[in-house]
Amino acid sequence: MNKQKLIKAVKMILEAVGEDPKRQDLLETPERVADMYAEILSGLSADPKKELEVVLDQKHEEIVLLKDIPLYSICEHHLLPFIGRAHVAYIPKGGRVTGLSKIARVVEILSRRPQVQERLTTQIATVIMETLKPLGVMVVIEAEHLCMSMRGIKKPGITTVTSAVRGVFKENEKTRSETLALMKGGR
Ligand SMILES: Nc1nc2c(ncn2[C@@H]2O[C@H](COP(=O)(O)OP(=O)(O)OP(=O)(O)O)[C@@H](O)[C@H]2O)c(=O)[nH]1
Ligand SMILES: [Zn+2]
Repeated sequence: MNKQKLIKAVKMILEAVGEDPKRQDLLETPERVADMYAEILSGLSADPKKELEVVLDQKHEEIVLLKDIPLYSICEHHLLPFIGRAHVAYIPKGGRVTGLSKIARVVEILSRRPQVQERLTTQIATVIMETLKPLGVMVVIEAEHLCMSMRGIKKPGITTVTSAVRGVFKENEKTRSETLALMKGGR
């Protein structure tokens, strides 16, 4: 990421809104904001497929579900956060089971990019399908968009739910509803 360009851009925003970037308490703000963008958009320079190269070779051809993965992403329309939880289920095939943390890392990398919730949901499913080649994948994301809470329509508390369903989860209604029940369970 081009830190100097980010610093310049933040100074310009401060000037444009009528602030003085030379004001004592604002002196370090452009650099802080530049570092913040580098951190919250760090997924732009990472490859989520690499995370799934770790395969544990476990003979498990049943549901593996990570639920309530905390999610912070950036809406690409307003560059404001959308915040929520991701639930990711897959059914391994041929012993291709990945480390649990690797699924959360895929969510992390793809969410730390300018996103829309639908695309983020689809991308998580696609990366897992293409790399692990499981029997199926199901991804559900529930999130609140600050662009709808703190500006614009100003309706806090709306949860947007998106899903992406692949393979056996799409073909088999029983597997899909069992997984949905597991995703909702315990809350
Ligand atoms: N489908 C989808 N829409 C999103 C997402 N994040 C933000 N949006 C919407 O993107 C739209 C952008 O609409 P525009 O009319 O171009 O922008 P705007 O005038 O700022 O819209 P308002 O938010 O309605 O004030 C808005 O309706 C947002 O709610 C997302 O993840 N998925
Ligand atoms: Zn937005």
